[in-house]
Amino acid sequence: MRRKVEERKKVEKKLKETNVAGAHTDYGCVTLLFQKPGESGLQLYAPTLTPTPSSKSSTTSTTADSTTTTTDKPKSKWQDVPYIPASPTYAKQGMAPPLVVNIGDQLSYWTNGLLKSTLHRVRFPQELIASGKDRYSIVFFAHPDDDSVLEPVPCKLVDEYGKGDGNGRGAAFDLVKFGKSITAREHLDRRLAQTYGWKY
Ligand SMILES: O=C(O)CCC(=O)C(=O)O
Ligand SMILES: [Fe+2]
Repeated sequence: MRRKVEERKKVEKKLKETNVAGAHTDYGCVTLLFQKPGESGLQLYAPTLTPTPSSKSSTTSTTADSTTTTTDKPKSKWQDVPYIPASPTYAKQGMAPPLVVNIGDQLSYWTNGLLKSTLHRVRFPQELIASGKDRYSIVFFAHPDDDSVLEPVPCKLVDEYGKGDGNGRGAAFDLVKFGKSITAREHLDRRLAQTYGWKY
């Protein structure tokens, strides 16, 4: 009996330590994330800010936590997004801490991939597991109206980026391919179909 209880506890602990939200990008334009003090947990899959030693060869290694590729490019790995408190001046006035702003797929599409939607996930923070507390966050997903037409954002940088190599999935590419721009609703349906394997 005792062994059973211990095993159950082990399973529960493992469950809690796994992702609360698996790796994904958000579908909309921007996401605003409101966090509570000490309740971090958001992680980004992004190039590290520290320089990577240069190497001619390219090797890939996968662990439970990250897939890293050693090339001349900066390495991407899962990184914690720290909770940043309000500055003392603002905190004194009872103001909220800074928001985390994530770029979503629609903004990425709209800018021909110049702005990147961030691959992220949520882990249950160790400190909260230890203290038996819950984690709360408020997430605001900003989407354009369904009938907004996702024409490439009229901007020189976006225009030039759309002509570059390997960016063939943005608004400029589709405009050339289909002869018209898609709406925000069509873009959302496309992303939902990719996620859930829907067929039209
Ligand atoms: O709770 C968080 O920190 C983020 C949640 C999230 O990524 C989402 O709901 O899309
Ligand atoms: Fe998200």
